[in-house]
Amino acid sequence: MIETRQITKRYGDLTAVDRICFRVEPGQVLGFLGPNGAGKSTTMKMLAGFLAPTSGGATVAGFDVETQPLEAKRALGYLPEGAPSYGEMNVREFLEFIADVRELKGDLRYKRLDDAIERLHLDRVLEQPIDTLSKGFRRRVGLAGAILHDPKVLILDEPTDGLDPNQKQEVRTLINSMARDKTIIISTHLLEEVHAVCDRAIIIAAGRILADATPAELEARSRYHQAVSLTAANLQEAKDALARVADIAAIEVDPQDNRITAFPKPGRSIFVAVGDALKAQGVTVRELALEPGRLDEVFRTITQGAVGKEART
Ligand SMILES: Nc1ncnc2c1ncn2[C@@H]1O[C@H](COP(=O)(O)OP(=O)(O)OP(=O)(O)O)[C@@H](O)[C@H]1O
Repeated sequence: MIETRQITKRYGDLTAVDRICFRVEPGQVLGFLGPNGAGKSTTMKMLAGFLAPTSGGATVAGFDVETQPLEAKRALGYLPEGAPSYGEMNVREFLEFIADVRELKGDLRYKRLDDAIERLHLDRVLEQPIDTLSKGFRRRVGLAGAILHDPKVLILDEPTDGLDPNQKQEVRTLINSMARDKTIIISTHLLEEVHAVCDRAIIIAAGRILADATPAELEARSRYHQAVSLTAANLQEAKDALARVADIAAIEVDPQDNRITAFPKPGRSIFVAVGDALKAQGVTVRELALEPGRLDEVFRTITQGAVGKEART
């Protein structure tokens, strides 16, 4: 479990993290979302014990990160931003070094090393200096280091940054496979990642929590939630048919691809009525979809006011 209590970090007169409180239980993957400079990395560094909070605090697996740092760090795997340190080491040396730091010995040591190397597909690059690896491989080496001791808690700062689409998918599958018995926090700029791996998302901006909800709850805040989108052979015929549906509040047409989106009146459901109206008017429809809501639009709406505003005290 991870719990923060009013955790705060100030740099001079800039409040990078402002009294953040949350709790993540085992089995949960929490996505940390926010624009650049929101305070995501700073929060993660404080949880990982790399940075002391200015005020407030946190526990990791029940251990206070300031007063029980060794116990907290033992329970924790941390992937920092960017590349792993010790770039002059080759991958094998780096992982052996982490295994030493984690005091892994005997059969367990070999089992954990083999497991991390296999999960992150590092066998081809074991003898290569980390500095000479591609960004994607460096990220995977960092991840292998973070999971090596099979920690109960994982804090992963942009785990898929720099990976190609196939590698992103592999890392998301890895996170999902570890999620059952671990407490995991990931930060990301990628909203599709929230869908793919997170069962809860916290949106922060200017150091403050602006939303804490499941991806579905966030989508439900979108103005696209329960809207119906469609493309039709004849745009005007489709618009005429939709004009007959009483519960439609507004219709928008995307000039790029002529996709029509029909927005329901508050609390109304229009999917069946739209289908019936199009059929009754003999409109040839290519695609018809009920929109769950758009996370990117929700993210923009929630963070808009906060972006650019620095939290100065
Ligand atoms: N060592 C430091 N000294 C002064 N200010 C800092 C320091 N580290 C971070 N900051 C500032 O704190 C704020 C939060 O930074 P942080 O790196 O936590 O944001 P972030 O949400 O992780 O951003 P990104 O998505 O760009 O990684 C930013 O305004 C940043 O400039």
